[in-house]
Amino acid sequence: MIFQTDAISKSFGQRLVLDQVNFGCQAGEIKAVIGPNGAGKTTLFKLILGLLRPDSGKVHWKAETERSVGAIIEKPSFYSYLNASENIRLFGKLQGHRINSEKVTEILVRVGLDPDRKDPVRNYSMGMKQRLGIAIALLGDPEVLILDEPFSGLDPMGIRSLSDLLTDLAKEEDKAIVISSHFMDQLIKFCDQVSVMSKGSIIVEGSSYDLLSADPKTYRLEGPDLLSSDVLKELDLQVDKHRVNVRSDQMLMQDLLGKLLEEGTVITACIPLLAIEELMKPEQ
Ligand SMILES: Nc1ncnc2c1ncn2[C@@H]1O[C@H](COP(=O)(O)OP(=O)(O)OP(=O)(O)O)[C@@H](O)[C@H]1O
Repeated sequence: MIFQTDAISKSFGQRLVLDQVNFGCQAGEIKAVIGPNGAGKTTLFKLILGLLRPDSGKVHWKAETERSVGAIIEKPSFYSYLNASENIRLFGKLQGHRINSEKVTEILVRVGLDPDRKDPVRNYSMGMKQRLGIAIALLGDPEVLILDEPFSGLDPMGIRSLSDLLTDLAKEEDKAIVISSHFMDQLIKFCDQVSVMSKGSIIVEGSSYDLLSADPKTYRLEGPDLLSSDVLKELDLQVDKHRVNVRSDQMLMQDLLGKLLEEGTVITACIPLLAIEELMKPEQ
């Protein structure tokens, strides 16, 4: 492991926000931390980065890598009135790196941004801002990248291309990458390991494959007009016009789909929801 937390806990006032969390990452690995709002993901990242001190427990770093970390916490920050190259140069200077023009171009191309674009970054799309944030986080060529919700605000194409970039950084440059998200489906396809957080604890951990093969208990049915279905009405479910969640112990899914077909209700999707997503209720 490049770093490993050993039973770290953190409270804010009376509120226990992290409860004895053990979490680490190794070189070349992409690790995801998923959980609802308030689960403690950002607090965990801040403790790993040394931005907060744990009340108990410790963060251990592999000696020679100590704090060789690039991070985006909460959202990427840069000077929105400067262009991307100017931001790279300025942050390079602030971090004490000598960054010449070739290096600026190399870094921007590495994260998929056009080095010739000269307008201020306030004009950039959300995905481009995330990429610029990653470019800045990569300036010191860190061994570890910690990215808090890098996919927030991105469309499916943006998510796909950013996950390809992160996969390249892990597999080609051997970086240890930790990312957080609220959504399982964004991460599970390309992360090596997933830790699910709830109320300050890691409640499930495993490879993406293990988590995907967990038995689905709930299915989400989608269709153009589910409210007019008598079959669904009889089941006493919370039906919305376009979607309804059905637990498989309420009715065998193939029987239900057969009945819906018989009464002429159009179903456009039947999506198994992972048991883990049921565990991820928002924090109170
Ligand atoms: N500085 C602080 N002072 C008081 N409470 C805090 C502080 N920072 C975080 N918290 C509380 O700790 C809990 C966990 O917050 P945290 O930001 O770590 O969650 P999260 O999983 O990252 O949530 P989100 O997905 O919304 O970003 C929340 O209840 C939050 O209000």
